[in-house]
Amino acid sequence: MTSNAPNSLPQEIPGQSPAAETVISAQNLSLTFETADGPVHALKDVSLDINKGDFVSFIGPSGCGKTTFLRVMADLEQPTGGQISVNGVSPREARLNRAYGYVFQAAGLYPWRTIGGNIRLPLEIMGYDKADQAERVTRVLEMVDLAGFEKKFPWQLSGGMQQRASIARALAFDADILLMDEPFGALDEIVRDHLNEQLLDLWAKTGKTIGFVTHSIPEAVFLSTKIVVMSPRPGRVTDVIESPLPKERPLEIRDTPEFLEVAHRVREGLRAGHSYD
Ligand SMILES: Nc1ncnc2c1ncn2[C@@H]1O[C@H](COP(=O)(O)OP(=O)(O)OP(=O)(O)O)[C@@H](O)[C@H]1O
Repeated sequence: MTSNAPNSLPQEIPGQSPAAETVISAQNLSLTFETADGPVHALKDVSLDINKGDFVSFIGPSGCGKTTFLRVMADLEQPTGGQISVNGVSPREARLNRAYGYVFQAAGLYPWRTIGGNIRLPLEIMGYDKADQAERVTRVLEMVDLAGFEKKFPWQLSGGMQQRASIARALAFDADILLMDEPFGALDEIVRDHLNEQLLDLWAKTGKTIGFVTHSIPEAVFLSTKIVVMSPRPGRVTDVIESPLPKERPLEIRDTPEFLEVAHRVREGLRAGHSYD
């Protein structure tokens, strides 16, 4: 993280928030997969702006294009229509600029490598020198509360710890954008609560922009500044909810009327887009 000197910060006009910097901008984005059974419209006319420092959750039923959208942002899939920019350039250029870290559904750690070895792997590929690699591994393990686990193997860690190690791996090259595809879906609720709190803490400390896929309404509402509700066939955005909740969020916030109101709106959005077939 680089920090600006206080006098170089943008001047705030009283009563107005400073102009938000758009990090990801999609306009009429579409992606149709040609399959043996005919075309699958995974995304259709999706328009969305994500600002610097936003925590954006994507929620919607299976097949509504959440993963596809994240993969397009990360240059892992190519759109068939519309435009998308990341940091003002194409997803490909942004990837080459190391703009994002990606956390997959399963932790995806190599079992024959230690936790440190797993985190080091992308750094080795990117050509960081050995001393820099070691410093980064130590730093990101501390960030996810896994200091001291560098020499363990993935199978020696719980599922939650493995998922934290995979987040550490995505953090290791200081990408400003973190794209997370349902990282906590396979974990039990208590572990998930704990990881949600830790993720919010990490987000507050680093100021990263986060795109997060989930199936859980409470998780989406607890974590996000913006909730994107999606619906399938074709995959599209049906609602974008700007959260009125404060940035500081203890778990107990989930019992407040404000929280329940946002959760209600998400639920209504999901219901409206659901076909029950
Ligand atoms: N490589 C592919 N080839 C063909 N169809 C695909 C491909 N990838 C995704 N799809 C289809 O595109 C649609 C959107 O899939 P996607 O994985 O983005 O949905 P999702 O909302 O992330 O679902 P889930 O919640 O189950 O992960 C689905 O109908 C899926 O079958």
